Amino acid sequence: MDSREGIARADTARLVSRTVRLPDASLTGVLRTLGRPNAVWTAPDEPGVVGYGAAAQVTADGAERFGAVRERADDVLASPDRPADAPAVARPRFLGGFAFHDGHAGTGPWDGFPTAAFVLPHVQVVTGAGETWLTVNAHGENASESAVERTLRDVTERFAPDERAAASPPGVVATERTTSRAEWREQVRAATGRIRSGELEKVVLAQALDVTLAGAFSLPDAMARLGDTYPSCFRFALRPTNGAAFFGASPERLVTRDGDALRTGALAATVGRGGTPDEDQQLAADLRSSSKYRHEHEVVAERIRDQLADVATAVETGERRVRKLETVQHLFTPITASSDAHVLTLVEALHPTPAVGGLPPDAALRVIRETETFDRGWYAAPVGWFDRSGDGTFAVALRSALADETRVRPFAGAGIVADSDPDTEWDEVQLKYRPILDVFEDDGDDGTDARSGGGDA
Ligand SMILES: C=C(O[C@@H]1C=C(C(=O)O)C=C[C@H]1O)C(=O)O
Repeated sequence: MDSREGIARADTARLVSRTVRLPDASLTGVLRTLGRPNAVWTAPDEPGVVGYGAAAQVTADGAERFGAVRERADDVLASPDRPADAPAVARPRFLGGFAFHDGHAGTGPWDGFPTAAFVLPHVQVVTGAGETWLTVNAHGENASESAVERTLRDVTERFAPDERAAASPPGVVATERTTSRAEWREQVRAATGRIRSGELEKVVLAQALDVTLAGAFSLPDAMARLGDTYPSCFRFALRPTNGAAFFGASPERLVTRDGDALRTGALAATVGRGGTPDEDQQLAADLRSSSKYRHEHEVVAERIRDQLADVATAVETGERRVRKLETVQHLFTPITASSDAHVLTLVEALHPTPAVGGLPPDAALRVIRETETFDRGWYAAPVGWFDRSGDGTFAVALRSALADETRVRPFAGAGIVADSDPDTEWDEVQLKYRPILDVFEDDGDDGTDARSGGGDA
């Protein structure tokens, strides 16, 4: 794929955007009606956005990928031909994501996922708060108003929202680990040794599973189930090249910029959920009071404040609290600030936070590269959207997986500090696979040990 295609002609290319209101539909209703999308995004406090095809696509490589995406996207968005009274919620948006590492190869399971890839959808549907809007975008020398209006009419005509509930999960026939329990113990022991020797303070190590489904992967069903169980999470699905989908329900906001208001936060330190309310409270109390968890969390909050120093002002730290999700609870500290920087500049300043990398960052990235035996690809990296004014939201792509036909590869990791215990961290990782595995497993036993954390691969 040529990353500059359609963009090199920016001087003469124009962006034409037209919007109409559609009958109201849920995000799943839109997906069922219009078919397999290239991009889906929704957040607890934002409308859902679904994108089909590409009016423009930008890709970029290496450490400069954040600035390169911004520059190329700015060229596309520079002077849209768009009616002044079109609703703001339906404005053209680029959706996409980045690879975790600068030197991402985009091979093996990550074939079709460049180091950075964003799409300005040809057909963009936005839904939320009882309103559904269709925007059709076209970009290029030949972008024509009449072609855009024709597509607008075509999509409107075939838009009959299908609001059926999700089908029952396809079931799982086999699960294979990238990292056995014995290898994990070895990896965590080596990491804690390096931490104790002073080489670094914290590193987040991860693993992946190779899951074979009994039936075909359905993106609408997966998004519907994640929406039911994780309404407070950032739910996304990205298919940059029409092949595999990278999707998930992440609890972690990397950053939102809305006008000059910036929102981020530290989400780190994890325990499971209790089987009874008392047990659950006890686990939350341990999370709050343990010095190990507090240290693991505070290094993240402190580093995020440092990372913001050059790009934001009025940085304020809210009260630390426990964030409860279906299978885990985390320590969370909200952080707000003011900034007029483009959201991609903020993403560049913040990625990776020590919630997914470690401290110091360079040493942590080195340890990750030397230790992990699978390719992180886009896992734990920024995914989200931005618009012409540089507003946008990015999540950290956690509780996520690659899916293609009947194969799914979920990823999960855990923060390792000096006194981390390999078996406790193993159990934590198994709990973090649950959001994805629960989408596919039958209610009965699937034969994996992911919930209990017991057993070896
Ligand atoms: C690395 C993951 O989660 C991150 C690590 C956490 C931890 O170490 O406690 C908690 C939340 C996330 O910041 C993951 O979900 O894969």
